[in-house]
Amino acid sequence: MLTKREELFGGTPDEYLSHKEKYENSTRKAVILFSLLRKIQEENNTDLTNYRNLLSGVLGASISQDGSPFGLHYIMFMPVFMSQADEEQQERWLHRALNCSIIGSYAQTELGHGTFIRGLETTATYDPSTQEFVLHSPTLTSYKWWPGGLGNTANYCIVIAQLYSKGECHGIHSFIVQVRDEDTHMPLPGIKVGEIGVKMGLNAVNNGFIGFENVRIPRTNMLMKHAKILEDGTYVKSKNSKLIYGAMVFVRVVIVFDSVNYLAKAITVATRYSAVRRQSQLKEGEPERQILDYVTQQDKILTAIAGCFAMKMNARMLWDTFNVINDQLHKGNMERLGELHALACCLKAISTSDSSLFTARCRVSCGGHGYMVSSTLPATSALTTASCTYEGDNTVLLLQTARFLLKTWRQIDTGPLTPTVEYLKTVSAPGFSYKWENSIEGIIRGFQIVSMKKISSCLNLMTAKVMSGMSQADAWNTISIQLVSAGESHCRAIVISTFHEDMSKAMRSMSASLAEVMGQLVELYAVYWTLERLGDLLEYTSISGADVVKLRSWYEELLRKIRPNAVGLVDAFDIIDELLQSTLGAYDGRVYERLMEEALKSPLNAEPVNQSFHKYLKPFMQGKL
Ligand SMILES: CCCCCCCCC/C=C/C(=O)SCCNC(=O)CCNC(=O)[C@H](O)C(C)(C)COP(=O)(O)OP(=O)(O)OC[C@H]1O[C@@H](n2cnc3c(N)ncnc32)[C@H](O)[C@@H]1OP(=O)(O)O
Ligand SMILES: Cc1cc2nc3c(=O)[nH]c(=O)nc-3n(C[C@H](O)[C@H](O)[C@H](O)COP(=O)(O)OP(=O)(O)OC[C@H]3O[C@@H](n4cnc5c(N)ncnc54)[C@H](O)[C@@H]3O)c2cc1C
Repeated sequence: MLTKREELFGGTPDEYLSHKEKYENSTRKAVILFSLLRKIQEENNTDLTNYRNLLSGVLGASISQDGSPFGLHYIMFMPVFMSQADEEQQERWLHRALNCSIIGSYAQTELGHGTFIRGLETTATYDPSTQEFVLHSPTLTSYKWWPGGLGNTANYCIVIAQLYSKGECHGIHSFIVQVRDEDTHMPLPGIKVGEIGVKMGLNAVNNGFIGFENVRIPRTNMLMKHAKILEDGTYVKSKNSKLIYGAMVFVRVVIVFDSVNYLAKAITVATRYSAVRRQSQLKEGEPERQILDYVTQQDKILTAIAGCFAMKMNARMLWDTFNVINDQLHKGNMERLGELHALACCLKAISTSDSSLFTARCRVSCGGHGYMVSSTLPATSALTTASCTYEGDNTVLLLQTARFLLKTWRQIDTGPLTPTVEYLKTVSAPGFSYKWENSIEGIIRGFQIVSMKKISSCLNLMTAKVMSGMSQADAWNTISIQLVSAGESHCRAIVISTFHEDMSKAMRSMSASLAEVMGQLVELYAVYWTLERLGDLLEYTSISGADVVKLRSWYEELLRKIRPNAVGLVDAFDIIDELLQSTLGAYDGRVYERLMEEALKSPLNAEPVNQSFHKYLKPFMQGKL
């Protein structure tokens, strides 16, 4: 009798399964895992607050590096329901979703539109004579494309469609739609649903497509917590049309935590492997060195460790900010919605692009063995690059942050600013003077000044172009590279200052030796990004060449100091081998034995001579083909 653990983690490695077998195997494993999660839910009353903890359980324990066919049910279907459905609808469906007696997906993106959601083509036309909506996909490009779990798993999904009533279009709204019969799982009449095919990664997520041929759903299937359609077809506006976007903000907050989890996996593997792997002699006649002793290796890996701790603290700040503002939204106070959206956008963009960058570095830092699927690094790399796209393409999200920053800068003298942007007032106040200094505080100030000056310069450029006769939209597009850069600088200033402030608070309750190491990580993160963004700092601050020379030696000194604690730092992530799923990163360090064990699982090693020899090779080599 297999234990739960063996059931979950045993069997043929996914990499040797077909696309179809991989899906079936991941569904089998998901059912085991989510039955356990269902028990956790039954023990706690799951609302949005502890929902995120439950969700991080889902994400953190995503047992397959290829994701899970149930992921979207937890990541979007339920959160959207909790934020967009009214009491009666929650009464009707939420409990069934929470105990997984229905499995849902979230269908917003279409073949023809992902970013520009006001351009979505799926329609939901209200028919007052039957009090129903008619859902329709008018074109091929209007087919929903990408929704996770939709291919073969979900029997319900939330569909985002253009709402029409009394001949008028009211823009995009959310609808819950039953996709498959709850008993037979057959697609319901008028519904064409399927799976979109093999992707670069996340091939267990079961991303699907769906098209509607005049499918009728009851009026009460429109999620009506914010906007409503009355029985006679009267449209009742939401207090704020952007509340429908609320779920995307929540998921972006979750994704920041997620990007930390993925990066923690990659650096655990790369760090442990770099401690085991010996290669080359540093000095003639000496034994070969651990590759972690090479400063270039430390440059690749220790900065990733610092980045992981930095983003973890920023994920927590974002979650706390989300909770505060979400409470205000529930009380009808929309004042900080724009700030939350801008913060979630830039942190999602920077956390995922950093995670993707550092994961790719971890992959190459492990040489050939890092290219083995059994190392888990290729799959983690494929995962992190996907996160730069899903839940909003990073470029587009940084432009959203820039839009908010320019709006804030226009109003800089009209009153107090909200917390995440009040530094703009400080560093632009008359009489504010600043001389570069090689210290954490000096670096944070420097990044804040760079951000402020970029925002100010973008606004001046926009104004000048519009004054010269260019349209607002063309001016925006012309300087959009600088707008993205302003959004990134603003975010980096926030990440470094949050890391420094929150870690300083945490260090007060640490032992002196632990506090020392944590302080070194903060410094390493700050100095690394200072060296990475030297161009900006030379353009906008008084940093000098001499300062840069000192920064470089400060950086090398920090690498030397952190090196002895590198393995301890990643062990602190405490990722069990079954979740790490890596021949290079296993806790016991038996890298070579594990590489060989995994190789022997290849079906090509089941027999000494593969049948292709007799069918193809032999006749070929004998000149008979
Ligand atoms: C196990 C595996 C693990 C995997 C774990 C994760 C699995 C992931 C599953 C993936 C799911 C998905 O991808 S679901 C699909 C995700 N799709 C997206 O994120 C689409 C991205 N696109 C958008 O969000 C929008 O199109 C956007 C780019 C913001 C432009 O929208 P608009 O044109 O309506 O907005 P704009 O005209 O630019 O701005 C109008 C105003 O709206 C405001 N606004 C815009 N979006 C807002 C928002 N979300 N919240 C608040 N306010 C918002 C702006 O600040 C402006 O305010 P003012 O300045 O005051 O006017
Ligand atoms: C693994 C994965 C899972 C997903 N899961 C889901 C899901 O469950 N449900 C769902 O609804 N969707 C899902 N998506 C879809 C995802 O939300 C979209 O891919 C994403 O929003 C980007 O849209 P797009 O693919 O149309 O890219 P596009 O918007 O076409 O972007 C392509 C390029 O155009 C640029 N661009 C687009 N608009 C602008 C602009 N205004 N200014 C400047 N540049 C611009 C982008 O920067 C990018 O470089 C998933 C995607 C992936 C990869």
